[in-house]
Amino acid sequence: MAETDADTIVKPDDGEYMIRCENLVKIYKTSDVEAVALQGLDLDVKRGELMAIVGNSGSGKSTLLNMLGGLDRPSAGSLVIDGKDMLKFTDKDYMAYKRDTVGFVWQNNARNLVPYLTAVQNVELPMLLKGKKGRRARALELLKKVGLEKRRNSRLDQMSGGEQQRVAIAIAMANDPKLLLADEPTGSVDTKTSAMILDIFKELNKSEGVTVVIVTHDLKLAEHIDRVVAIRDGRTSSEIIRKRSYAEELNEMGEVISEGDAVHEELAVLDRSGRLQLPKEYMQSLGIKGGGKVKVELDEERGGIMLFPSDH
Ligand SMILES: Nc1ncnc2c1ncn2[C@@H]1O[C@H](COP(=O)(O)OP(=O)(O)OP(=O)(O)O)[C@@H](O)[C@H]1O
Repeated sequence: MAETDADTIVKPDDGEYMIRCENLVKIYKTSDVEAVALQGLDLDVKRGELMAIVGNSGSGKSTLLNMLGGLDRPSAGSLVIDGKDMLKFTDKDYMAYKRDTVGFVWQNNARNLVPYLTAVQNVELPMLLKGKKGRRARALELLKKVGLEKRRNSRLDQMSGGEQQRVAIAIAMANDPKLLLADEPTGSVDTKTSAMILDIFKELNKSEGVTVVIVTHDLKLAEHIDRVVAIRDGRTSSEIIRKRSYAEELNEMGEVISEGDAVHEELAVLDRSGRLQLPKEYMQSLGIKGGGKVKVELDEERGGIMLFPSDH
């Protein structure tokens, strides 16, 4: 299990970050088996950021999202969201957090939607439960932002899957969350709708200032997001950063835009104790195995570090 270093625990009152997650551990215990879903994961997300988390099936993405959404408790480590220490939360704190701070969009949006109500009634519902004023105006404003103003009086069961997903996003935003979490939000829609849904997240991020974390399998979608963090075996393994923002790229009229490697840079992630997780492909090509030893040399001339298999 990952050890906790008292010196590196993040302070709960940090205003710059929406999420500070350090050495986060989640262990699921069943009668005779223990599954370590997160094993010392580090992640910082600034306020107002929009980022994506990618990773293979079983890497721990949903587990992380459940911790961030207050749906499950971490086993150990540190998780501070909106300046609050989640490991110290009581059940009441969790309820208040889910009501006031976070909004959720699921792949299967049936969890959020009432099929026999209209779009506008669906968006009003969470505000009604919270006793918020100005519900109709806010619901219409959000339906406009998701491009469904004209469908406001349609019943949900008369709408397509993509339209229902857009209503689900408006519902998640109804009570003005500071953090919007989306679990495979484009998992069940076609490519065109998927691009439209991503644009909606970007628009809400910009106009409402909400911090957005999207978990996705969809690497095509991730290509259009400036910061993508990869999780492997319950740890942050690498980070893919755009060299230019996607908006800048779209603004460069007349230039042939190449997708993929030319605009992205993949970075390995150093945890706060200086530990480095090497990309799998590098390990394979050097013939190094986890648990083995490597030779590390400082290359002062080039200002870098060289790494060799130990028998080099
Ligand atoms: N409730 C649970 N009880 C026991 N083990 C669990 C539970 N939830 C998740 N796990 C285990 O934790 C690990 C991470 O699972 P998680 O669902 O977070 O992965 P994921 O990256 O979201 O996968 P997918 O993309 O398939 O949803 C897996 O090994 C999984 O079997």
